[in-house]
Amino acid sequence: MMKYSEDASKQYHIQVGKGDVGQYVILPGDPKRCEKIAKYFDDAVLVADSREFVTYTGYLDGVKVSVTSTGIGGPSAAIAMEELAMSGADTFLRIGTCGGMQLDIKSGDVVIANGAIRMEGTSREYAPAEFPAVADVHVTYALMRAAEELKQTYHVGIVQCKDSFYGQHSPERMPVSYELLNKWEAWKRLGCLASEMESAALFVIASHLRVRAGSCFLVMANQEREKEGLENPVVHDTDMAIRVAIQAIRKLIKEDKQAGK
Ligand SMILES: O=P(O)(O)O[C@H]1O[C@H](CO)[C@@H](O)[C@H]1O
Ligand SMILES: O=c1cc[nH]c(=O)[nH]1
Repeated sequence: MMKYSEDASKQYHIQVGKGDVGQYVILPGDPKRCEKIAKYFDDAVLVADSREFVTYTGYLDGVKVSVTSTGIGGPSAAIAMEELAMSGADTFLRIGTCGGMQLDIKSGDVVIANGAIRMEGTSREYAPAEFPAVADVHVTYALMRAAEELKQTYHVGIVQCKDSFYGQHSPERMPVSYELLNKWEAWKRLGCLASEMESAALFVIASHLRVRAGSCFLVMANQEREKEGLENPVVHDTDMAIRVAIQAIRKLIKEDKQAGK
């Protein structure tokens, strides 16, 4: 493959090289979330700040770990995962925000994705539509146990990924409203928990690269609860979801050590 980076030792977009990141990487969408996440690391240093990709590296229980923001959507999340994997990372935990879809998914809850609906474009450039976007079982189970230990209300299930945030929130004003509204109804009937934008691409690419990926999210709000006139405050504080991911990494570090990985 051609090398596009001016500094050949660094990956083109994320400006990270081999040794700059740990095996375990947390992937928030928002670059501003990186500093908040890095505060949970020991000896965190800012490694790179390039486009939407901000990277800090530090330690958890003596093991090197990193956080890299992906920006919004599959295309930039795919770049982050590809370039991080080329830099030595093999375990990815996305921590994001999402919108609840079932009536029992409330603002402030945490959703853990065990799979994602591929209603986005990026994963289609990796795998045929029949291929599922599935989270790694070890990462998912670590996230579940972490949420339990932290006494955080959580739900495990399928999330829906799309490319248009406003197609989710104002489907009726889109020229393809007939498709968006009908599919949203189908996802709800199939028990889909929440909507976000990156996990489908990350899960499919993780399968392709033979790396592990899982996701957990703060539920910011729920448009279905809003429609029913139920309580639906908008919550922005991602700290508990961050803590779930940090605790899950500690578990994976311990288990990987025991397994001699
Ligand atoms: O809060 P983050 O991680 O960015 O995640 C969610 O928020 C963004 C949309 O507002 C999308 O990236 C979506 O997946
Ligand atoms: O409703 C929401 C909230 C966060 N992110 C999304 O993609 N949708």
